[in-house]
Amino acid sequence: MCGIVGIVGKSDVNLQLYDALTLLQHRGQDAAGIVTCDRDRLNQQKANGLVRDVFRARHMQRLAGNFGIGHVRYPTAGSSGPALAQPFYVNSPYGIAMAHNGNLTNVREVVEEIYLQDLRHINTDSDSEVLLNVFAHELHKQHKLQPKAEDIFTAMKAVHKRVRGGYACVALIVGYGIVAFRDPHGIRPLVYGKRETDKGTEYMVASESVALDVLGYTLVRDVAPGEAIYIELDGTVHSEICAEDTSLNPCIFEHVYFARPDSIMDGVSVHKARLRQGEHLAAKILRERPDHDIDVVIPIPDSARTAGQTVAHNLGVKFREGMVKNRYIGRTFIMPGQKQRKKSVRQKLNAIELEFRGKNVLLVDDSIVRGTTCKQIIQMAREAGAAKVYFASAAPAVKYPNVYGIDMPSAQELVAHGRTTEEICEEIGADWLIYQDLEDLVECSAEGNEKIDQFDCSVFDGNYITGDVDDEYLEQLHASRNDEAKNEKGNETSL
Ligand SMILES: O=P(O)(O)OC[C@H]1O[C@H](OP(=O)(O)OP(=O)(O)O)[C@H](O)[C@@H]1O
Ligand SMILES: NC(=O)CC[C@H](N)C(=O)O
Ligand SMILES: [Mg+2]
Repeated sequence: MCGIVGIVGKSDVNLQLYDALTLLQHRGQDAAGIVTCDRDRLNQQKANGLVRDVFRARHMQRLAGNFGIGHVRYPTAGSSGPALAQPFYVNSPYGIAMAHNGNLTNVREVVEEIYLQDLRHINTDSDSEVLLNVFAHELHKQHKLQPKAEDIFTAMKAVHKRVRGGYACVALIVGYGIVAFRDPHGIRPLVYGKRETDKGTEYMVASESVALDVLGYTLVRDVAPGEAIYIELDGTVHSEICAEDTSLNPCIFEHVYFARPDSIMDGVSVHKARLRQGEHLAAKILRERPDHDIDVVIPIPDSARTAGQTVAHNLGVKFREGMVKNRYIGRTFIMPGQKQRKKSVRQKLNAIELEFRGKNVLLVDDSIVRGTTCKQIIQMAREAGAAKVYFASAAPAVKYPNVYGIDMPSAQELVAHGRTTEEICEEIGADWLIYQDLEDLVECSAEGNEKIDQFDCSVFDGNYITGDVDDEYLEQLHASRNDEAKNEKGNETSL
């Protein structure tokens, strides 16, 4: 679930890109990168690490230019080494850099095709490098010294025919501008906005609207499924739907966990969706246990804070922030290895005994994926003296791998895979476990929003909207990306 940003500005955009990436940091903690264009020269800085560690003052000075793109990476393909940090770059045609959020599902075939038909070399095992090369090849085929919007859109149409999966991207074309595009199913999010300055209008494209908000841009709209938006350096904006059979199927896990609550995606306020998740969860709790003995609701920070509040309110019990989060530890779930994840849950969260001792506590989390967090938290709650520890998940049981840009490649690593709710409850050591129903979760995000055709709920129901994901694909994914396989890959690079 990487974060991407692109800006066509009226003066240097380096600082804006940096700020935007810090606002998107929650989408990827492994690597960060910025590419800017100053006349006909690209400037680049990318490396492993958080935004604040990757960019030093000397890099920022070097990143001159009125337009540029940036990326924060959470690896879902290939290793987590520095060679796979984004944006990626190809020199022909024109010089193109690209930042990608998502995952291609037919990357194997495309890599072969790129080599055999397009005579292009892919140097890493990143699907994003593949996507960039397909785009570059199709643009090259237009054979224009100066590409026009129609040439870019023709190339885009060919790209959508060749690749499958989830992808939201920004591409910078040296000397011309920025192209933003979204996959035909609209799985991954992408918005664009503008702001007025003394020198004229500036444009920003970003994974989440929070980046627009904070930097003073007004949200214009979401990029539509299959749409490409080309923003020229003079601020002219062109757009066209470049794919056939488009439909809007945004990933519902964005609303559960990934996105910041202050973002609006495809017209859905993430904050509102999470408040509703808490309401529906409370209703289910009251249906299943009308005479519950819950004394206090404690959310697991950060992501469950919003839903936790409405659970408590609708149950009519106290809401207490009884788990304190170390603000210097990042997100656990998006860390690459299980050892690292386990260690950081304990470093990240600590219980306030006062809120637990002798009480029946209901811990609320947004989701249970591998079970790393809840197992340790339940243990901590018991050590803090809780009488009973109940656990509620604002999302249904995560049972299936994700193939569109979330690193859940292996069903076997999911605590709910092949287990009943009772068995999961036993496995995580809770006294009672309750999950949100999928229809309720969908309702929380869909309410009042008619433009969404359907949500991508594949991690909950195993339905893969692109239609190309079968058992063989999932087996290959498991073999190449389970925790052990990733450990072996480590940080290797292809350079
Ligand atoms: O079952 P698991 O595999 O542990 O995954 C689920 C947990 O991971 C996430 O938290 P994370 O620490 O990543 O981020 P947060 O601070 O935004 O909640 C999520 O909010 C759950 O707490
Ligand atoms: N999470 C993502 O969006 C990852 C993008 C790309 N598949 C990578 O691994 O770099
Ligand atoms: Mg969490």
